[in-house]
Amino acid sequence: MRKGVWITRSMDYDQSQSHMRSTLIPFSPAQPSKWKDPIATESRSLDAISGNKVVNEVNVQVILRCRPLNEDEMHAETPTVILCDEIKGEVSAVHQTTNKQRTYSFDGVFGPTAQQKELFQTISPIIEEVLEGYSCTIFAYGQTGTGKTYTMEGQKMGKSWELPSDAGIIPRAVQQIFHVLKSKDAEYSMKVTYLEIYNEEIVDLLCPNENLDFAVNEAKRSIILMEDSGGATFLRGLKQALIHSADEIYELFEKGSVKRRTAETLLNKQSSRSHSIFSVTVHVKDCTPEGEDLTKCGKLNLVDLAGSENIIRSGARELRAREAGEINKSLLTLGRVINALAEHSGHIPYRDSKLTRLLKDSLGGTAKTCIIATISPSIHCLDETLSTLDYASRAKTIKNRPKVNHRAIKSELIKDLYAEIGCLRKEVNALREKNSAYRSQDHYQNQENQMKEVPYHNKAIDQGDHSSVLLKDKYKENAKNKEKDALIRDLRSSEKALTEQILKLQKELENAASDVSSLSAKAEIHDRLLDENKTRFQNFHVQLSLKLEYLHKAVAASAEQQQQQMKLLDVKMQSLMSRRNEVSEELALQLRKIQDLYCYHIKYIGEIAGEIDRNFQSTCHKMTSEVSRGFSSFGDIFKEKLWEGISAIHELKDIIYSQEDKLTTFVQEQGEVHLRALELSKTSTKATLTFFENLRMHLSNMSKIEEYLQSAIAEKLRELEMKFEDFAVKERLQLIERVGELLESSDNRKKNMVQEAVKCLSERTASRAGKIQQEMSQMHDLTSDAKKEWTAYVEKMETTYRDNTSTLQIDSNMKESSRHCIGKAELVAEQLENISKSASGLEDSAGSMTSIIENGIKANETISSRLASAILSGLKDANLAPHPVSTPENSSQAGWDSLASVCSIIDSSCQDMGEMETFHKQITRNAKSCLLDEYEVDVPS
Ligand SMILES: Nc1ncnc2c1ncn2[C@@H]1O[C@H](COP(=O)(O)OP(=O)(O)OP(=O)(O)O)[C@@H](O)[C@H]1O
Repeated sequence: MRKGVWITRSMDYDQSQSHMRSTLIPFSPAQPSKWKDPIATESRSLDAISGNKVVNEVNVQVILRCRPLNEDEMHAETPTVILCDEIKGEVSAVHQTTNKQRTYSFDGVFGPTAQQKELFQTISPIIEEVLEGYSCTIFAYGQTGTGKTYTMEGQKMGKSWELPSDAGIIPRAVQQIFHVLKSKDAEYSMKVTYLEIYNEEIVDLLCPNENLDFAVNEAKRSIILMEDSGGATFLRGLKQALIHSADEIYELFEKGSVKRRTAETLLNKQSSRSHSIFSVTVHVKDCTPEGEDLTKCGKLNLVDLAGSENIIRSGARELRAREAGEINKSLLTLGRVINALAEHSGHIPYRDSKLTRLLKDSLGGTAKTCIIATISPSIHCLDETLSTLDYASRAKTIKNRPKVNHRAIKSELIKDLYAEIGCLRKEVNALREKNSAYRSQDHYQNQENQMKEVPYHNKAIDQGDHSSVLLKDKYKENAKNKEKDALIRDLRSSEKALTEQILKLQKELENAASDVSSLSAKAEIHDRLLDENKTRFQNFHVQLSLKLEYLHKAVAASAEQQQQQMKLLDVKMQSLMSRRNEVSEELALQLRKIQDLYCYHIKYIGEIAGEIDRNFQSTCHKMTSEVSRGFSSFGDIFKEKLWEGISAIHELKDIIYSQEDKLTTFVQEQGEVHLRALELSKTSTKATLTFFENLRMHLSNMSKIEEYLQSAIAEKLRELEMKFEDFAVKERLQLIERVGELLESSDNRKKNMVQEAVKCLSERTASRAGKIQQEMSQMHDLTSDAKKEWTAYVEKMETTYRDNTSTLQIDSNMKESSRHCIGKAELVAEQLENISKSASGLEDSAGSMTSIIENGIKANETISSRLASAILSGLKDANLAPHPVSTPENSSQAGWDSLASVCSIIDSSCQDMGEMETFHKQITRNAKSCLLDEYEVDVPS
């Protein structure tokens, strides 16, 4: 640190102290350096002595600012698409056509109404960090006209250097720095630099603009960017102004800005295409807790970047090819550096542009960085706004490792400075004695002293005792002469050695000069070749850019087309799905109708089945009652007649017995009585015949009734069968296929059961009827036998009687015949009893027939209940068991699922397309820079 650079609050500001230095200016103070620059030396020694305090990683701070609509936009009633939520720190961009909203969050959000002061309050902690010894950088990034310069510089200051209300970050930061230094009563030194990067040329904005032909000479005076082996960046030729007050900075900044604008006019530049970096370096004196002096070295870089819109596109049209290639190289490289840092990629392309080389430490380095992204709320800027928001979001993820720079112990610093002063003195002496022999400083001083002593001795000779003095003088003279001789000898020998040394050095110098000249000739050739190569490469690069742009356009157009087609497909899918839903609903309605109809028919079938059942039961009851009535009436008549016959037979027996008794008495009365007896027997015979006739008639009636019953039952059963068959056929036709099958099987089962029951019933009825017939025919046979026998007996009795009457000796015969007749009558009575038993057997048959019919009814009831349960299950099937796939709801769900899958396919395609586009952009960028990577040769460091 140079003496006199330090100023204190009590020191008066001396304008003469504000001088410029134009040596090597280190731009990344944290980097170790081999250059013999005092600042660089300071950096190196401080790192070694005190050690830099490394703190944890911190993210780059990103603040978003949205400007208000300008007058033209307001006049044109331009729609706005940006919503700022300052409290949440969120910004939303609304896409007008799709109405989709994309939201981004940042460390700070400032809407159109936000004031410069409010923004600065968020930034001010960073400014304080500068005074703590950190390197801090504030970037303004955004599309042209979104307020970068407004945010960084703000309203111009007046002559009094008072801060206006619209003052930007730069003047406010300067004011704050001085305010803090003043409040701490600190000892400090401050330097500022102000440069511009345009077309990858660095221009010093603090360099006095004395040359009128500025445009012509500017290129010659451009600053050279260098790097040492440790990666530290230096700027050769950049002026560094020592500053003592805020006003000085305002003045310098104003001059620099004027120069920038003048250069814009002279060189036809556009401010939106150049980057400006205003740097303030402050060394603040401090002391350690142990009481040792320290120096903190903080640096604040305030960067106003070029407009972020795609300058290559406009540049290629408007500017010369070289400019088109170079114009935005720094900005593009900055984007690539941010991307590489955000993606933690191995290689960070800092070296690809001057801007990124200068700000290397601010992105992923040891500085504290804040990016202010500026956007416009206008719908017309939406694309650029989204690109800025994406860029800013990516930048948020960059991590820096800030560390305090240049904390130094004063004694060490002074030691360094003394060493440096010693070197400089030697250099000065060497320069002074460029054309003579080199004398060391001590030797020079001795000689000077001796030269001073000579006049003093001359005086003493004049004034002293002549003789003694003479002797003394002679002695002294001799001694001196001896000394002088020795000295001269020494001098001569050293002169000789020096001359030899000088000759040697001259020779070496000559050799070095010839080496230098040959080297510079080579360097010139090399530079020329480099320039040629650079021009060729730039031409090629421009052509490549144009072709890539054309390719990019084609890809973008194709992607656009694809997206439109996707959208169309999406719309079509939606309409298809809505139509499908309608159809599904219709189908569901129809299915419900069919279900209702089916239920109705099933119910109807149930009702018919119930009716049949009831009909069958009533028929069976009727039949049973009819059969039992028929049987009982038949039994009654039969019994009646039988009893009549039996009583008649008994009567006959009694009569015969009485005849027999009376016969003896009648024997005497042969004439009159036998006629009466004959007459009586004729009557009884007639009655018996009539009885038998009646009995036969009743039997035939019974047989008819039985036949009728049988045919009626058969008829009813046939009817039932036919009805059932008809019903089953109808039912089969009406039921849907699946239920039809079920019912058909049920139907078959039922039919088989009914047929079996009917068959069994018929068989039993037939067998019973056969038995009845058999009994009847037996009875018939018996009665006819009895009739025959009776007739024969009567005839025989008649003849016997005639014989008896004709002869008087017929008594014994008659008695015998009477006994025989009684025996026969008993036999007949016996047979009639048998018949009666058969009749009761017939009743039993009727009972068993009734039980068969009841069994039939029961079987029918079982069948009916099964039919009812089948109907119920059919109804259940119809209502409760929908087909898992065929229901409209399921189909609809399946349809939605398939729609969702199609939509997801569309989305993924869109995403793929987006990715493809990004990938293509990446390729474009890579292609544009790859050759630069390969071939660009830096200015030698
Ligand atoms: N937040 C704001 N409030 C009021 N006016 C603003 C704001 N931001 C920008 N403006 C106005 O918008 C105009 C353009 O701003 P400015 O020149 O700062 O934009 P820029 O991004 O620096 O453009 P370029 O990239 O061309 O340098 C100026 O007139 C400025 O006053």
